[in-house]
Amino acid sequence: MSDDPMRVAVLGGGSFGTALASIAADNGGEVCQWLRDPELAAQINREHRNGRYLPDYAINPTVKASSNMQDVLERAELVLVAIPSNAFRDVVRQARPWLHADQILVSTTKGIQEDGFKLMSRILEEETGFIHIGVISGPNLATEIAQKQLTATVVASDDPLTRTRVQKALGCDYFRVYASNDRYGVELGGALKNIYAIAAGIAAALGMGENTRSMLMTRALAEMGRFAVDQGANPMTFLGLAGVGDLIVTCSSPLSRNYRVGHALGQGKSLDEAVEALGQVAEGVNTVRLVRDKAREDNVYMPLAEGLYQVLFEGVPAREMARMLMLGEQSSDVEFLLSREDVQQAHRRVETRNE
Ligand SMILES: NC(=O)C1=CN([C@@H]2O[C@H](COP(=O)(O)OP(=O)(O)OC[C@H]3O[C@@H](n4cnc5c(N)ncnc54)[C@H](OP(=O)(O)O)[C@@H]3O)[C@@H](O)[C@H]2O)C=CC1
Ligand SMILES: O=C(CO)COP(=O)(O)O
Repeated sequence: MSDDPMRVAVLGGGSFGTALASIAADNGGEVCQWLRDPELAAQINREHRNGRYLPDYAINPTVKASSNMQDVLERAELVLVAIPSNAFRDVVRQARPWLHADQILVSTTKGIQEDGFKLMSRILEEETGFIHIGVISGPNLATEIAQKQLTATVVASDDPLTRTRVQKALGCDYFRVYASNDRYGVELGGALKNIYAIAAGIAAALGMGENTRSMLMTRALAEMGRFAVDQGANPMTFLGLAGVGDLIVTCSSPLSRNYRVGHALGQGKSLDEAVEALGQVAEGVNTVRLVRDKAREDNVYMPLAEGLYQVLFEGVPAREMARMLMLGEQSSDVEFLLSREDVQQAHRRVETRNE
């Protein structure tokens, strides 16, 4: 591999796209960032600052922003797609004329497409048919990355070249990139944790404490594992940065947009008001709906996702939902050791004996 600077394109001018563009440039890459708003692109080039999404942080001055996709993509070796899931396919289609099979295409987006319940790297595959496809996911609050706080992420792909090139392009003294070959599991972890971050934000706004947050995160992990198994994914991946790592940060930090939506709901705002006030993407709002429907369809036990769905979309008060969840059927701690069915059977046996 040559030591020439890697040519990196970033599609998306939001907070994460901007943070990633700056990392790649700090790392010596030749970075072009595409955003649809020419005025914001001009501001990035002029002031080295993204006034809309990361107003308080300096961007590496060598990042070139443009609203011309051809200019950004034509020479790129690595393309990072940081576009919310509801616009992801459209933007990849716009980009398609300037994408070529030698490029490495990586999704950074933690969401699900409603039609077919597809994750974003699948869309990259469907739209291009290329083989160098991967995802990055992990505990990666864009604002903290912009502050150069020490951070780690995961690049996941079954293609070793994709993993190595991304590790080389982004790994630096404040951003460490771990490799995984479980693309689906890493991507699924990133999408699912947003659901529980909304719930954690609600709990915090209702004055619930650290025991509650810890219970919520741990039971969320159990629920995520159950869903992963149903989808044919390996739940072991959730023990890594893209599972438990991202769950911890997103359920704990007011810098998370999903957490903030939850917090606003807990303070009594309507869902529309909470999303409107945020002004940025909170993927979990859509993800909870899709995952809850899928769980029902496949008969997967996901009481937290079901409960949050009812709070968000059916007007059930959050405190009442929390009470119902606490009084729900008896269950097991680690289901890989003791199944829920075993716990319930034992209860039934005791009840029959007492009758
Ligand atoms: N922010 C974070 O901390 C992290 C985010 N992520 C993931 O990254 C993804 C992108 O997030 P992020 O950068 O934070 O998002 P933001 O909400 O900050 O920004 C979204 C960006 O996408 C652009 N966009 C939206 N719709 C379209 C469209 N139809 N055509 C072209 N551009 C469009 C917006 O442009 P415009 O301004 O013109 O509307 C904006 O540049 C999300 O799925 C998120 O889950 C992952 C890890 C961390
Ligand atoms: O995924 C993230 C942190 O890893 C960002 O979370 P939000 O989208 O909730 O801000």
